Order: sequence, then structure tokens, then C-alpha cells
Amino acid sequence: MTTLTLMPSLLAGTVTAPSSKSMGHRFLICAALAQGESWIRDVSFSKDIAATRRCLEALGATIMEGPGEKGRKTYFVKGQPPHQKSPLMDCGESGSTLRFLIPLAALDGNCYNFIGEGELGTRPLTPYETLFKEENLHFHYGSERHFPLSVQGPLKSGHFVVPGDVSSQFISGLLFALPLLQRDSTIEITGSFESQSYVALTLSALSTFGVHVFQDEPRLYRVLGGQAYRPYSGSVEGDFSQAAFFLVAGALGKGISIRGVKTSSLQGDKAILPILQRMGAKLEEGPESLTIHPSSLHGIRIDASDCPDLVPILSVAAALAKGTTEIIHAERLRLKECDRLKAMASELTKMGAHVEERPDGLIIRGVPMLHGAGADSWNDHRVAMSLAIAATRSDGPVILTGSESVQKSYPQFWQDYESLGGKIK
Ligand SMILES: O=C(O)C1=C[C@@H](OP(=O)(O)O)[C@@H](O)[C@H](O)C1
Ligand SMILES: C=C(OP(=O)(O)O)C(=O)O
Repeated sequence: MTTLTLMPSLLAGTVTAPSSKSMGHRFLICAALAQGESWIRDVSFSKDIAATRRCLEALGATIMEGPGEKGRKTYFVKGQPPHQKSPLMDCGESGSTLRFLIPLAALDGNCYNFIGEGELGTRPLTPYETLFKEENLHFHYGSERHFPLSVQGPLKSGHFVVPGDVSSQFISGLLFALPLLQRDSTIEITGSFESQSYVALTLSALSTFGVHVFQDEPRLYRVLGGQAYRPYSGSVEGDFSQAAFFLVAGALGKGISIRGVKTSSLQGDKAILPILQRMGAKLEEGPESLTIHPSSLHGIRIDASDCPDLVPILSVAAALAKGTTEIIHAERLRLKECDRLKAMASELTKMGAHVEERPDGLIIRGVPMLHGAGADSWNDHRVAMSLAIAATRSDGPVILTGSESVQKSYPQFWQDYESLGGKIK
């Protein structure tokens, strides 16, 4: 485990956001399923993207990596419908990889063994377990926190009922696989439908690769069978979930410009912009970048149902805002790499913030300044990055353990942090 000593220092300058991890996964998956050759450019390398690549290779795709600048790579992908090259699906710590690829592994009738690290084995899979068992398909948990999980198809088309409040990744996973079945299928969402914007990202990636899904009703997707993914070459857009860390740092610090994110994006985490504006931030959109000016923030009520990944960094903004912030509909935060509500409440409290944990969110009363303290990343990249931004506005050093967890989504984070004036001892 790596420990960093973060010295207080207000951040300023310009940074380029890494490419969207969510779209990176989706483009690689679609390219791997397309009969032909695709070039996926500007993919920011991360452990999660590496996991998806590994598993797609196990499903039969040929993937080669070309050089790129600042941790960005071009992937050459020669795809085909799933055809087992190896039964081992090593998902690392990536929930997206695990949940997107289970239905794809169930297409070719072979048995696949899914393994993973960290808390991945404890993250819910029950919606798939139920669907597979209903269809009499093999879905068998191993003894070590679910792993190895063995799964075997063949998955058949039909009507799939999926709860909307566990993870949208189950819906996305089915949406990738069902177009490759012979007959038509439908997916019905029950309960509250959270992280919907991520399903919109999946539909957009599918359509980029020539696959079409009809949304007949807000909670009903109709997927025609017998479709084929078409190869596509293009770049992956910038990541609002990652830009959010430096947008908050800019508001709390001396102003930051972010390059590489587009406000026309479908990413749900684009919500960081209106949320920060509602908190009083001054934002400016230029032709090349988005600029956030030093701002005095105030507390607001934030509904996190469509942007769960923003909560850790929003809790830092709230901890330093005037008045009270209420974050609601965030119960799914407990099912991520760690219990993110508990983690942020615990670590920010150590730094002198006033955070009350609620079953579905956080109530945060802002303070003018945080204190230096020992803080832990809970092996969670978004907790580590959020605490790093909190450290910029503390009155003494923050000794952060588990700083290597950023490798999961943003290995360049510490370089970018230092380039903006972050001080690491
Ligand atoms: O589809 C995706 O790319 C993701 C969906 C979200 O998960 P949930 O749907 O489980 O909230 C998000 O938290 C995750 O980081 C990425
Ligand atoms: C929860 C995350 O990813 P995943 O679900 O893919 O592990 C994340 O990136 O914050």
C-alpha cells in the first residue's frame, strides 16, 4: 500500500480530462463483437480498461495496443461474436467488466470462470443469478467471495425483468448480448430506475456500431434479434466523472480549466456542472475548455440517483461550502468499490468536517477549512481522489494511505494533481 503526504496548496491551471472509462469499456466491447477491424483511439489506460480488454480476448477478439500520449492508447480490435479462446475471465476490480461480460459469455454455450479482486466478489449479482436460474442456465458461485463464478449459456431470447435500483450495469450487459440472439427480446425495468444515463450511454455506443434498440416505454427496451455489430473507428470522449475532481478543486482553489470534455455529452456525470452552479460556482464554457473560477460555494440538496460517482467529490465540495448540503438517493454508493457513504463520512470527519451518514445519503454542514489528518482511501479510487482535493484546503498535511487505488480508473491522477500545483511530499 502506498502512503502519500499531501500538503495544503490551492490548485490552479489547465488539465486535460482522461477519456471516459464508461465509453472506453463500451467501445471496446462493441468493437470486439463486430465482424471486422475497428480502431478505438484516445482510450485512457486504466486497470479497469485492461480488465475489459483481457476478458474480450478470452471471448475471442484480437486486440492490439498502439502508443499514445499521456497514458492514452489506440486499440486495434479485430472482432467476432463470442467464441471461447480461454475460459478465464479475470475482471480485476471492475464491476462494469463483470456485469457487462456475463451475458456475452453466456452466448457461445461454453463454460466461463469469472474471477476478480478487492471487493468485486461481494458486489451484487443477484439480478443475473435470478435470470440464469429461471432459464435453467448454469450460474454457480465459488467459495471465495463469489469467485470463481462459473457461468454457462446458451442464453435464449425472451422477456427479461431487471430491478432498476441495484445497478444499471445488468441492463447494459443484456443490451450488449441480446442483439446477437436469433429472436427478439424485451427488457423490463422494475422499481426505481437509477443510473439511467449509463443505459443511454450503452444505447449510444450500440448505435455507433450499427445496433439498434427501441425504448417503447420509459421502462421497456425492445431488442431485435439477428443484428450484427459493424466495425467503427473513432475516439473516446472525455470523462466528466474524472473532470469533476478538478472542477471542484478549481472552485475551492484558484480556478482550473479542463480540456477534452464536451457539454453535448450524454454522460450523466455532466451533472457536475449544474450542481456546482447551483452551489454558487462560476463556470465558463470556451471553445477548447471549461473553466471554473474560484467560487464561494453554498449548501444545496443533491439527488444522486443518476450520478452516483459524483458523490465522493461532491461531499468534499459540501464539506467546504457555507451551510448544509443534503445528498439523497445515494444508497447504491454502498455497493461500489467500498461503502462510499461510510468512507467519505469517516475520512472527512477525521479532517474536521461535519458529516452525518443517512441510510440513503449524507448531510454535510460546511466548515471554512479542513484539518490535516491521517486518512485512508478504503482501496477506492474515487475516495482517494476526493480526499486529495480535500487536502488542498486543509490547514496541515493529510497523510493518505492507499493512494495507488487511483490506478483503477485514472493512473495519471497524481501527475495531473502535481501539474496543477498539488504538493506531494
Ligand atoms: O455503466 C457504467 O459505465 C457505470 C454505471 C454506474 O454503476 P451503477 O449502474 O451500478 O450505478 C457507475 O457507478 C459506474 O462507475 C459505471
Ligand atoms: C463503480 C465504479 O466502477 P465499476 O462499477 O465499473 O467497478 C467506478 O468507476 O466508480
